[in-house]
Amino acid sequence: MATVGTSTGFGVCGVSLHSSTSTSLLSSFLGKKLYFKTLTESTAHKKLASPKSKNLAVVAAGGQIFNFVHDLFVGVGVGLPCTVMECGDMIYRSTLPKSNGISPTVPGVILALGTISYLWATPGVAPGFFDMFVLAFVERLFRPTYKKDDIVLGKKLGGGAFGVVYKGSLVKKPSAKDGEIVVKKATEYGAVEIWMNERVRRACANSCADFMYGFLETSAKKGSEYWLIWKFEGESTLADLIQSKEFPYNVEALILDKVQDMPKGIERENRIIQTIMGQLLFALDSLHSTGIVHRDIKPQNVIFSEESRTFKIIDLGAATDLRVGINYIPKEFLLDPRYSAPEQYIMSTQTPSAPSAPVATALSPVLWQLNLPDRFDIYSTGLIFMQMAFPGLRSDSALIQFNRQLKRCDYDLIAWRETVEPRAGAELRRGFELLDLDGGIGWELLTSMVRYRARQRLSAKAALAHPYFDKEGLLVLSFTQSLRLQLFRATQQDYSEAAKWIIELMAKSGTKKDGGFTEAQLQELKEIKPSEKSNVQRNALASALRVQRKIIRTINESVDELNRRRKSFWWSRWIPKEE
Ligand SMILES: Nc1ncnc2c1ncn2[C@@H]1O[C@H](COP(=O)(O)OP(=O)(O)OP(=O)(O)O)[C@@H](O)[C@H]1O
Repeated sequence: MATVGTSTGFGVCGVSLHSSTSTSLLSSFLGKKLYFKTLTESTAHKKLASPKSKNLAVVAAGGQIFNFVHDLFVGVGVGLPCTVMECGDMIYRSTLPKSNGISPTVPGVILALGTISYLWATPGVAPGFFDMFVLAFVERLFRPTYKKDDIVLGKKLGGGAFGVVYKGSLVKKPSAKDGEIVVKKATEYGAVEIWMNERVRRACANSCADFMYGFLETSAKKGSEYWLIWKFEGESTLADLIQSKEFPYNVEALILDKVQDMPKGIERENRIIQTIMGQLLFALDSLHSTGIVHRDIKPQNVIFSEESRTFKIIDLGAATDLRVGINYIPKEFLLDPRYSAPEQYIMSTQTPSAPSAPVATALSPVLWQLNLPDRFDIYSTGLIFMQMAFPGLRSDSALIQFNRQLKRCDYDLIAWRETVEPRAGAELRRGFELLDLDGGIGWELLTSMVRYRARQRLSAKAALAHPYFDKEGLLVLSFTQSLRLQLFRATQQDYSEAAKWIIELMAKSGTKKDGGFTEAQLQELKEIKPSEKSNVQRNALASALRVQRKIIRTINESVDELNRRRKSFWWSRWIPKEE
C-alpha cells in the first residue's frame, strides 16, 4: 500500500524519492557508497575538520543538491494515501495500478519546459555552448589554415581607416576558381571581425561571404595586423548594381543567368526587388537567429555571389554578438549615418557596458527581448528597399536629404508620403505605384520596417512571412493572404493605437443590431464607469511599469557590477597567431 512520502520532495501528488535512496544512487555513482550510510552527525562534525573530510562534506552537499533536483523533477514509488490516489486492492492484485517506476512531477515538468524554452530562445544560450565548446573545437581540428606566405596580394578593392581590402590568390590553388580570395588587413577591429565571421561560418554559412581563415600577423615594421581571408564571391555589390540605369533588370540577369523575354514594367521590377529583399531578409534572419546584429547593413555591404546566385552580407566589423556580449556598444564612428536607425544604440543606454561573457550568455534572451536589437538592421534594410523602389533616392545626397525629411516627419513614412506625393515628379510617383501594387503590400511592408520605434518594426522572420513575399506570379491576393494582411495590420499597431482602433471600430460599427455600440452608448458606458475604476487600472499599469523598470535596473546594475571586475578581450585567445 502506498504511504505518504517523508522526504523533502515537491511532488504535487506528494511523490518523491526517499532521500536515502537517491543519496545511495549518487554515492554509488561516485564510488563512496558506504560513507553516506554511516556518516552520523557527530562524526561528520569531527571529520569536517580534516581536508579529507572536507571533500566528504562537499560530496555530501552534492548529494543533497542532487536529492533536491531529483525530487523536484521526478517522484518514485511513494505517494498520497489511497483516499486520494488510485491504489487498488492487495488481494485482487489485478486491480493494482501498474507501476511505471518514475513519475515526473508537474512543477518539475513546467520548470524543465521553461528552462528548455529559455535556453533555446533567441539568441540561444544552449546552442551557444554547443557552438563554442564543441563545434568551434572540432572545426579547429579539421579546417585548413593559411599564413602570410600562402597568399599573393593583388589589386586593392577598398578600405578605410580600419583596414585595407585586396583581391588575392593562394600560392597553392586547389582549383583555378577556388584560388581567388579577398584579403583584409585590419587594425584592432579585425579581431571582432574574425570572431563574427567564424561564428557565422558555423551557424549560417550561406548568409555571409565564405570566410576561410583569420590570423594575427606581427611584424617589426607594421606592428600587429589581423589578416582575414574570404573566398572571392563576385565583382558586384548591391551598391554597384543599384547605381546602374539597368537596375533592377541587371540583377534579374544575374539571378536567372538570362534576360527574360517579358515586357518591362513595374510588375516585373517589383518581382525582382521582391527577390532581392527576400534574399537579404533571409540572410539577416539567419544572422539574428544566432544572436548577431550587423549594424552596418547598406548596399555596399551586400555582395552578389556568382557561385550561389544570391546576395550575401559582407563586412562584419561593426557587428555585435549578443550571445556572448562582444562589441556590445557600437563605436559610433563605425555606424553609417545614411543607413542608421534613429536609436543608434541597439541596447538600452541604461545598459552602458558589455556584460562579462557568462553573464551576457545567461541574460542574453532577456536582454534580447528587452531591446530587440535586430530591429536596427531592419530599419537599414527598409531604407535599401526604398532606394530600390525610388531611383531618386539612390545617390548619397538624395538619401541624406530624405533622412532629413523623414526626421522632420517624426520618422512617420505615411506623413512623409503625404507631404511629398502631391508635388511628386514622375519618378517618385512611379516608385509609389510600384509599392502600391497588389493592394499596397509593398508599401505595407516598407512602413512596417521603417519606423521610429524599434519595437514596432518587424523582425526579419516576420518580414519574410509578410504577404508581400507570397504573391509570386499573382497580382491579386487570395482570401487567406488578405486575412494575413489584416492580421499584420492589427499586430503592428502599438497598444494605445490598438485600443483607439477598437474603440473607433466599436463606435463606428454603430447599432445594437450589428452587435456594436453607438457613440451615445459608448458615452453612456464612459459615464456609468466609476472613476475609481480607471484609477485602479492606471495604478495597476503604473505598478507594472515600476516593476518592469526595477527589473531592468536590477539586471543592468548586476551586469555593470560584474563587468567592472573584468574587462579584456577574453575571446581573442580564439584567434590564431601566425607562427
Ligand atoms: N568576399 C568578397 N568577395 C568579393 N568582393 C569582396 C568580398 N569581400 C569584400 N569585397 C569587396 O571589398 C570591398 C571592401 O570590403 P569591406 O566592406 O569588407 O571592407 P571595409 O574595409 O569595411 O570597406 P569600407 O570601409 O569601404 O566598408 C567591398 O566593397 C567589396 O567590393
